[in-house]
Amino acid sequence: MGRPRILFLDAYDSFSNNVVSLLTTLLEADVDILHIDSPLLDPASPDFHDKLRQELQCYDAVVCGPGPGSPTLDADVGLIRHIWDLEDEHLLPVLGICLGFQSLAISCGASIRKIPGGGLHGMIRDIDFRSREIAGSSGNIFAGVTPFKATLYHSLCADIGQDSISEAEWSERRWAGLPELPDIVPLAWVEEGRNGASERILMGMKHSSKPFWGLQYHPESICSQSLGHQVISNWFREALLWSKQRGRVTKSRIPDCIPGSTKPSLLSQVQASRDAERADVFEETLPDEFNLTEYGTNATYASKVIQLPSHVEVPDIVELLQNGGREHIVLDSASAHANRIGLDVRGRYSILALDVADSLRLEYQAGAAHVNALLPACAMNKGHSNKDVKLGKHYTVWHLLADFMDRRKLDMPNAESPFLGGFMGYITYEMGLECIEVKINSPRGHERPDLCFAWITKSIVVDHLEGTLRIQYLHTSVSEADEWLNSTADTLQKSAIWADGLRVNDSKLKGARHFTPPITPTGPSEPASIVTPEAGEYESKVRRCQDFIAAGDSYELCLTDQTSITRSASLLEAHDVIPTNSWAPMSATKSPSSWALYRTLRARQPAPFGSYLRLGGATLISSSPERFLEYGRAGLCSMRPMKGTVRKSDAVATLRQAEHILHIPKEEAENLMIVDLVRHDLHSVCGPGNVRVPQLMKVEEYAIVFQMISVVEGQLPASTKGGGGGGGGGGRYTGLDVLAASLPPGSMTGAPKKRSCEILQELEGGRHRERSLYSGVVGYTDVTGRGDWSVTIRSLFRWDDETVRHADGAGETEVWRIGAGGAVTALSTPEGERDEMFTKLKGPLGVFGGRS
Ligand SMILES: C=C(O[C@@H]1C=C(C(=O)O)C=C[C@H]1O)C(=O)O
Ligand SMILES: NC(=O)CC[C@H](N)C(=O)O
Repeated sequence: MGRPRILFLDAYDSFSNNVVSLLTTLLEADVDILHIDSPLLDPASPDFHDKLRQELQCYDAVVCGPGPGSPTLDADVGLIRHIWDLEDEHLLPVLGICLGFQSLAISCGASIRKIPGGGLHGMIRDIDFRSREIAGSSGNIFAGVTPFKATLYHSLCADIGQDSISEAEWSERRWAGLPELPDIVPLAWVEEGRNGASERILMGMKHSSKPFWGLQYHPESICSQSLGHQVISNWFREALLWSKQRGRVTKSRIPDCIPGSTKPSLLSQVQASRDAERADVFEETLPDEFNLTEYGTNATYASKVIQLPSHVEVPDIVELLQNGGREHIVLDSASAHANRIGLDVRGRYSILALDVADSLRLEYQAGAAHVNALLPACAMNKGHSNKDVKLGKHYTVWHLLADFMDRRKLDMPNAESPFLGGFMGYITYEMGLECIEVKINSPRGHERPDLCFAWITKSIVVDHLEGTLRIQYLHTSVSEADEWLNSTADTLQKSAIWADGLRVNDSKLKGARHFTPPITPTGPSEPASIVTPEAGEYESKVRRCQDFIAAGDSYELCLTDQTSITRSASLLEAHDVIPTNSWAPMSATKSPSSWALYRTLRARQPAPFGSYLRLGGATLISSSPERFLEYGRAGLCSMRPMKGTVRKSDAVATLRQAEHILHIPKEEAENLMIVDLVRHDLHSVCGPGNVRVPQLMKVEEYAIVFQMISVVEGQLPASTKGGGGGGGGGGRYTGLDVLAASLPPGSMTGAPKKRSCEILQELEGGRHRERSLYSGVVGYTDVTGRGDWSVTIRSLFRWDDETVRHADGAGETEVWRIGAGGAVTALSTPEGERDEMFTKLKGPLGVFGGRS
């Protein structure tokens, strides 16, 4: 017999890829995935039942997955409901998990209600079961299983009349079921003691006569003990036994329409669209456009390493090399310098893009049918050039990026530098929503890009660990490269700060003989008008989140809100972002420049993933502590979700104290839920069995808060199964596959991701209210296949299009925005969540002086 084949009915991203991974690895099965509302099997179509039976013949068993919502609602369970109605001759073994289990229970006559004491999400409990065979009844899938703990993710539960059983009778009768519901054989329970009452929650059942089983807990969670996997193995053994006894034979035809468990790689899809003779978009070049196919190809890498004096900081280098540039990308591991002793390995490198304003840029707005490729004037030796690259259903911006990168790939597996050259830029939260098919406002009402990448060929990498600085050029002319590398090194090494410790902008530059630290937070300038979230309103939104959670629609919601700061625009021109004297006291009419604000923020709140960007009409100032995704040249992907926050105070001043506060069920559950979500995201590309959690719930210290962090890793498979073929990339997976599959960052959404984002959109102000850069990501993807992205939090941003020139000569005003929030769960308190949001707001808001 070949590998068994299982059909997984996916009720939407409720850790479903983790379930699929477990089934695939444990049972050595091939698992196909079908969404519960797939148009491939539409209950409204006249031949639905025939088609369903026909497809099911190709499977050994079906697993009905977990999901948001209620099993009583057709829209929430979709296809699952029809499985229980199969006629006897078409029966096949089925396992329902969580929502799938609840749906089975309903089909057997149980009712569904909320768990009396409130939902249990990310809660780990001992499962109560009988490990011996049940006399007179076969199919106890818990038989022979060693006691184990499992994670729960549910607000609803099956009511089979358990509360009518007296305490005295409970220990025996809980296994008997109730005469009114003869189809239900209870197999497992959890007894939850809360508020002085004991709640009896059904955790496992089997159908008394059909090959249907169900589990309320989540066997696939990282915190469900593997001892419990025996239950799944037992189920499958029973399933195959049932089929054998019935003489049921699985048809060997491979179902043609139902997809397997791993997404094909972006590059294999590009190849497929080429094979289908779709015109190659790169070749659609009009005479007045530049040739995107050729641009930047055949480049060679050259670099020059110099020592970095210990007193020189990243902003000094920026100021030395970029004075007057219009656009900037600085990824600044500011905390590395602050923590010189026991260096912060999370942010070993800082990376500066040079000549950003002259670089090719790709801009894409979510929902648009094209990508705008922009080549600035001086790079073309003629007028600035623009090109719209058409997209289609099968050629999205992600395909274009993967294709573009593939044509410029450098095979340098042992390169020392983390970034040699490639795309750097930002992606908004709304772009992430597009990736998971959550509707966004259309038309958007603005022209801002949701993805803005600059193709960076000249850059600086600072290695804070080695104390070196690497000047790099992806060039097409050796002599030009040598000249540029040397002259850049000269600019740095002959500067006053290199030699004498004198900073470019040091007001004592003339005459002073000693080094003066430059980091003086900007004082209040012209009063800004600050609108912060209204505390009472935020608390009521927390309560509404909890209503959704209680109804089973979400397990955790990362609620956020925005503060706006309207102030007179910096008199310094937009491009003059690195002025001399940028931190010297401002005159009453001048606002500090964005660069001065950045320097203030990095001094107040140094972070491993800080950044300063001016790109595509946006200015971003970030002190992010959170890595979103890093991928290496050999395909190792690492995500670092952060969940669980406590503010530093006299009472919580040390790591030990913070650990004490954060290692409690509420905080651990918040973290666990996102770990399971991130595993799910990684599994979708890395495939079953290729994801692990090397670090779970570690508490780390930051400037203002302590945070609980987990690390989830996945290994990219070599290539799409059966893919490959011609073309440079073949079926190869790249970091872009994972990036596209993981946005928006799970730590900023809650779980399950899609439904949670829909709810949050509603609560945070509807489709027209955008999170924008906040909750998006910033980072790079380089020519050798490496990439690193941080989550845009603890940051402020503004868009040029919000700068208003006042007619009465009152100058210009600009609008800065700061997002802040936190995860709401069933255990949150509105006051606690409000405090957490204001704590996170405090750092970035403090740069405007006054309130902090
Ligand atoms: C929502 C924010 O932070 C996120 C939420 C966290 C939490 O709920 O504990 C922790 C880190 C971030 O992933 C924010 O900084 O605004
Ligand atoms: N994880 C799940 O499938 C949850 C099922 C259902 N939405 C509940 O909350 O009870």
